[in-house]
Amino acid sequence: MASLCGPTCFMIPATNGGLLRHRTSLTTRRGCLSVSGGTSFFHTSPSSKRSLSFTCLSISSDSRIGIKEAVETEKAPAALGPYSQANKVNNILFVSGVLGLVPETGKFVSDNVEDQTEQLLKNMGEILKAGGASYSSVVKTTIMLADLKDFKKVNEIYAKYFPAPFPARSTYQVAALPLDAKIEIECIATL
Ligand SMILES: CC(=[NH2+])C(=O)[O-]
Repeated sequence: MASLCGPTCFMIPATNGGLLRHRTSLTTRRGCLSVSGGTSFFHTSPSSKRSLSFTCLSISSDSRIGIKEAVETEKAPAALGPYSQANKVNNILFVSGVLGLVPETGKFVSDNVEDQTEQLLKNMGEILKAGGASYSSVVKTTIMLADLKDFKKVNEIYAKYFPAPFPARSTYQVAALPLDAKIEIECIATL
């Protein structure tokens, strides 16, 4: 474990201080604080003038990376591998690629790209909600399609979920997707 020094101060809302006490582990790495079981807390820079009541961990760091907090919800499909459904870092939520799996069964809603798109966007909505964000706070998405011929069908469904101004977006046809999915979408939202 690297030594920590410097000016960054990590703050936890007083109301969440009790949550932290129940955590099983609290580890620090150079420029990064990891708390297992992750629930809402955040840090602020020394220049912040917030006047709310906080519990201050007074962790100093020589890095500006900040705290990384994993978001987890049972209302969206569990991660299929070594990744988090989403990670909060500072005021940004990074949502992993989401598939059209039904959370309760872990199976695709159907083989149909329209159904998978609807399901994955609902799943994404749950992850965004769990992370304190929403469709309207998404600033960037990446769509990965098994077949770019599905572009039009996907656009029609996608447009129902994201209000204008739409997120920036990139769309690709890829060689293959996990579990042979028809579509996967990842996103970045502001908090
Ligand atoms: C599905 C997914 N996000 C992954 O990385 O396997």
